[in-house]
Amino acid sequence: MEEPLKRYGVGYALAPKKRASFIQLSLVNLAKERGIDLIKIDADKPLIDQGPFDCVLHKLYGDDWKRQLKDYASQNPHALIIDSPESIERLHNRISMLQVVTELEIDGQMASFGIPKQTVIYDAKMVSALYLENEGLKFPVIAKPLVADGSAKSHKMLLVFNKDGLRKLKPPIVLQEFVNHGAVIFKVYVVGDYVKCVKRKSLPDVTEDNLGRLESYLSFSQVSNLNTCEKNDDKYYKLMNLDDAELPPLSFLTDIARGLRRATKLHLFNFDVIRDNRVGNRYLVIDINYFPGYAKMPNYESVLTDFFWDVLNRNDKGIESLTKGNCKKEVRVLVGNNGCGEDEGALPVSPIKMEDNEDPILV
Ligand SMILES: O=P(O)(O)O[C@@H]1[C@@H](OP(=O)(O)O)[C@H](OP(=O)(O)O)[C@H](O)[C@H](OP(=O)(O)O)[C@H]1OP(=O)(O)O
Ligand SMILES: Nc1ncnc2c1ncn2[C@@H]1O[C@H](COP(=O)(O)OP(=O)(O)O)[C@@H](O)[C@H]1O
Ligand SMILES: [Mg+2]
Ligand SMILES: [Mg+2]
Repeated sequence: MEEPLKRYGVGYALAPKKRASFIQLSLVNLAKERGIDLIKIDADKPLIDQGPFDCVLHKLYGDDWKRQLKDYASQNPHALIIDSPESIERLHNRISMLQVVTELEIDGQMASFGIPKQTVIYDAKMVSALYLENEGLKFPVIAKPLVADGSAKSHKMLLVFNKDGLRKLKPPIVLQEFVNHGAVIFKVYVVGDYVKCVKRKSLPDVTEDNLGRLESYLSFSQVSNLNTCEKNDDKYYKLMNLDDAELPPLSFLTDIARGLRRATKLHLFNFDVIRDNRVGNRYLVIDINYFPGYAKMPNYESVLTDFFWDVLNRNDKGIESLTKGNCKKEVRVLVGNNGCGEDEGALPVSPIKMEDNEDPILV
């Protein structure tokens, strides 16, 4: 008699919008064929009363959810939690998010990488052109909310051209140098060991010439996120002049992705990269997002199904590279001298709460 195929249950706890984009029938069916059942977790009911799951996938926020995950993990020590809330939290602060990039040590690269110059301002009194100068920043700068918690306001940004534009800023904010990059951004999707880079439209370059003529600031939000239909259309690339932009070398991006995976202990994320126009072959990481819009990635169904299969089967064989219920065995982190060692993966992240109706960065 044929051995019955072992089945696995993967619970997913996602906001309705995320559920609609990620949990497509094509993914559910493909996973099912491989013995993996994707099961909705009802966020209105206690997690502990649901399942049991071999794996919990999640992108929800808040202390209550964190507590529920912790309780679930301690009562289900064999369940994989992808990913640990502490690791995800590092990405909720735009300083700790990019700090990890500066700590990566990657040997023998054909290109260099880093992050744009940036500073964080907590106090409105500190916002001045002089302060920027002292921090080594020149106009134009981008003001980003310090908090990157997935809310609409955490994506609301200002491109500030001169000191008049600074008056508009409301801390806590990150001020980051705007780097000309030919209006193309590279989005590098990471799913475990899998790495895929796609091109997207970004902000246009700012020249010295037009700097004097521009308004004092420009507000924008999620420039690279046009609607999906437009993106899937071949014409999109032509329309946006993306055709000509050369992708960064994949092996280079893969090394960065692997370094970030180890340092953050995350399995599901993407990072935004721009090519610095001022320097040949220099790339800057400007953003890292937890559990991004994978459905926009070509063949996302098979990439994600392979990933589930891999982690579930690795788990079965007892190789614990993921955060599991009670037992933690982590991969050694390759970092510089700035902390983030084997056990204390998370950098200090001070959660800053904003009221819902507040504008994040405009006075
Ligand atoms: O909604 P989507 O599919 O555009 O995905 C968003 C991502 O777009 P991308 O895959 O990078 O094109 C988006 O990335 P960007 O902000 O465009 O860099 C974020 O990851 C966003 O999540 P959050 O609001 O930061 O929690 C993602 O939003 P959620 O789907 O997680 O809410
Ligand atoms: N330092 C920078 N220089 C040039 N453009 C930038 C820089 N930082 C961000 N951008 C542009 O602003 C967009 C949004 O910034 P990002 O940090 O990715 O925020 P979000 O989390 O909302 O995606 C980027 O996709 C890119 O087009
Ligand atoms: Mg981004
Ligand atoms: Mg982001």
